[in-house]
Amino acid sequence: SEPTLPWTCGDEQVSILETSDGRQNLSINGVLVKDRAQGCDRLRSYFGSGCLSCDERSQSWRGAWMRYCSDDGSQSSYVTSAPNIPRRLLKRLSETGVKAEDDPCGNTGLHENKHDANDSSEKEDPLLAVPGVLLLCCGLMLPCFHAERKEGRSHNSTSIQRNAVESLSSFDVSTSSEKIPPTPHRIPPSPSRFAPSPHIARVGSVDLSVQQILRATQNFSHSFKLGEGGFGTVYRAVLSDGQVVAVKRAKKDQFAGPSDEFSNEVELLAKIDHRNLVRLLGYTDKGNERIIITEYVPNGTLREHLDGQHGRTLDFNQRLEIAIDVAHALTYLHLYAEKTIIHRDVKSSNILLTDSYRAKVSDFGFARSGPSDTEKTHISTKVKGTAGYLDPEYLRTYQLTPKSDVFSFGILLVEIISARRPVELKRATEERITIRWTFKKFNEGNMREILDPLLEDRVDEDVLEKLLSLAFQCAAPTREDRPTMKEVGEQLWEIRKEYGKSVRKA
Ligand SMILES: Nc1ncnc2c1ncn2[C@@H]1O[C@H](COP(=O)(O)OP(=O)(O)OP(=O)(O)O)[C@@H](O)[C@H]1O
Repeated sequence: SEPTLPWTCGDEQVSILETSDGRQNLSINGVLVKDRAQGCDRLRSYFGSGCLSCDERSQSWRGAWMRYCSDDGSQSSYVTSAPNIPRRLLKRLSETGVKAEDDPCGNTGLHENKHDANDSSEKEDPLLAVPGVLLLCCGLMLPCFHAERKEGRSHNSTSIQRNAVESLSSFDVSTSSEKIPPTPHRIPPSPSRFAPSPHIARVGSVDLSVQQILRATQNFSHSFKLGEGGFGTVYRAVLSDGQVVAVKRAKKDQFAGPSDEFSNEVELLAKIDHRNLVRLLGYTDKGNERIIITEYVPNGTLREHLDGQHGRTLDFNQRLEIAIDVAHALTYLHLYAEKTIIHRDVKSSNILLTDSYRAKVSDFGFARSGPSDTEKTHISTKVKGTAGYLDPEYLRTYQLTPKSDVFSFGILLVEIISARRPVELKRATEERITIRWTFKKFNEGNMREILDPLLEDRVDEDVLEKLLSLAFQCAAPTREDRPTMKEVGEQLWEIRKEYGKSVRKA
């Protein structure tokens, strides 16, 4: 075999080898990956982590991806070194299982959002998941990426954002239509905890509540619209007693059955009560409507603030407090909720801010409960989340633990400090993966260059070093090396104290 396309992802040297009969093999650190499904999965994790992307630099991996992941033994005649896949080949792949629109670098397969209509299921065993999703793992990765809907920071970053997100945004390989019955890991709804807010009469009684909601949003009027996510559209509504709430109305294609994202979100939201988590006030799930009513958080998302969309830039202390709030919210989910809850989609657009710039974590569409068996450290489940924030170990092994949230938090922390998105494809090659760029700057002793240029505060070098070290620890490649969220919160608290002292001294 002639080695082709050698590439380095972290500590791993990756190559696609072509055998004399034209078949593709994946080699990692010189060792052949025997199981194609696993190999395909590994490739997917490289794309998911941003190591492989669809720019000209790793363009040829696009072809390698398509060939390797669609190779059933009969697809042996493709030329490995072709930098682009010719249309003819795409067509052939299409005929043999991997669709042309599944091309990881193409645009045609882009979904508006990550939540596939049929995506309501989760496998408990990665091995079970493998055969059925072999092609889905690889070919359907991109369709689950969704185009960003919000405007980015000022001039050029709008397109930066759009591009970054188009190629590496919400990543959800669980696109099959399979359903699984409720598992022991799932938290059953607890009716007593579903007691609606007194302000929303008879939650669950579709006629009344939908009518109320219709009135409160003036028939889901566009002028009440706050935003749109994968699940549906979010409206601001004023109830008859004056209470302001957020109404999340499911898209029609979210009607996928009992274990879909809707019930997932409701079951989890109903059980939690923490000031840094968006509170569920009520829901309705009948007829043609699925609606969640949550507390309204008035001051936009953290991402919007980092983009400068709300005027004044967040100062350093506010950023530290936001990070602490998120750490507290996640600590609560991991340790103090009735059962361990793993959020799985920690990212800046899921952090809502109050008028006093305190943070509330929202969007529990992907959240799920941790292992019920105390002996078990992880649950095995399909990969969900948003690329750029996704734990590489989870991507590789399907093993989900609270440490996956810790990883995402590390990425978020760098985002808070730098205001850069986790992936910024419009930047120079060495700056595209923000965590990698940050790490390099840190090691070169150029920490200040990492700081958001819009930040006006003088930040003490020691404080910045500690904060970045913490972010890197959180984003360590393996979960053993990451701190717990509780430890992260404690460290952040110390860092904030030190920052306060440094400001007073100056
Ligand atoms: N409780 C809330 N209070 C105020 N605004 C909210 C609230 N929930 C959501 N929003 C607004 O609605 C937008 C859409 O929220 P949603 O959670 O549905 O999607 P998202 O997190 O932006 O995207 P995705 O679902 O793809 O992760 C948010 O960006 C935010 O601006």
